[in-house]
Amino acid sequence: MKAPVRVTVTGAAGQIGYALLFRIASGAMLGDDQPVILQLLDITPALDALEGVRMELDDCAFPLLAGVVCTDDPNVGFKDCDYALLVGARPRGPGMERKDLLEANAAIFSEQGKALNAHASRTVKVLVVGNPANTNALIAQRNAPELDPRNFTAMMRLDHNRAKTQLAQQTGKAVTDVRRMTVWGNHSATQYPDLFNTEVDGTPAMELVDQGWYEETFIPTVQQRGAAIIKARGASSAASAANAAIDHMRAWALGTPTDDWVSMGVYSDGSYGITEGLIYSFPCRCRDGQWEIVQGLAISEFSEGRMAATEQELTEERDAVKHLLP
Ligand SMILES: NC(=O)c1ccc[n+]([C@@H]2O[C@H](COP(=O)([O-])OP(=O)(O)OC[C@H]3O[C@@H](n4cnc5c(N)ncnc54)[C@H](O)[C@@H]3O)[C@@H](O)[C@H]2O)c1
Ligand SMILES: O=C(O)C[C@H](O)C(=O)O
Repeated sequence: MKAPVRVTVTGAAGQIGYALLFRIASGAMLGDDQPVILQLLDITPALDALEGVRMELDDCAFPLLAGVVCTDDPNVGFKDCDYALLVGARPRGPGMERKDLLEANAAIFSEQGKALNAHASRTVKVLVVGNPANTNALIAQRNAPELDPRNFTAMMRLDHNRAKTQLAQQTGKAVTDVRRMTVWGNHSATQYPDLFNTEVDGTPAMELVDQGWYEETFIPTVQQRGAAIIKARGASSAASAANAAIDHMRAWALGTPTDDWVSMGVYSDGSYGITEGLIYSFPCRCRDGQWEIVQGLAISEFSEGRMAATEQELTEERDAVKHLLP
């Protein structure tokens, strides 16, 4: 049996937390042979609810669950953690854009960046889910100067999975037939789901769909899916977000298939001309616990404009929080 790893989840008493913790404890994230210690962080008024979640975790008798810590202190929550899922943050309501949450949520990520810097494992893998995820990941990363910037990622996997299903349904194929999907940029309405390098059952996706459907239906549906769920459910996506967090961490820790890639918000090294240092979503392959940006993809003029627009939005978000970026 492997030694247990420490997995910190913030906002653990919230909606996503409730859909996430049981799957992590069951082995869905890190594999059936990897015991985990859950370190659950929430704010003080949520500690009673969090205790209820701990009781339910106990009641599952998960063979892989080697311990549960509940706390409202980030210095305890991030102690020696190997994986950190930063979920705790306010969700948006109807009529809001995710960047409208910056003011309410940004301070959380500067405090947690500092706590990660001080207490986490030096190889910690951080996934930011709380919105606006990319810029919150940037804030956490910049407040953790002793950690490698590559340790900080933002969740684009929900957008990636949404795009795969929309394309599979349109082409009458299975989601498993869809390969090489890319969603570029920001987890926001400017994100750019790019089908020019995608294949369905080995055929280029753009040979199977027409440009009108691509531009007028596919792209806006994927970009606006979060808002559509808020409108329908009266609350933001939770189970699908938790599922995407599991998928993101599993791919990062255990690898991606050799003939495929995933979309991850990662520290830009200037690939594809994107400003260095932004947390921007790129197509990534993972191996041995490391991600690499897939290089050399053809970028059409159409794609270039869309990629630049979402980059511009991330630059503006970065500038709006510059007081939190040491
Ligand atoms: N990136 C994505 O694809 C994606 C998808 C869905 C939701 N989200 C975002 O995830 C976040 C959480 O969503 P939810 O539905 O679980 O919300 P929720 O309100 O149900 O839960 C949030 C939890 O975070 C806790 N919290 C608040 N401040 C905290 C802090 N400083 N430290 C620790 N915990 C704190 C709250 O007490 C609450 O328990 C929101 O910002 C939402 O917009 C992102
Ligand atoms: O849309 C939201 O605010 C929640 C989440 O980011 C989503 O994409 O479902």
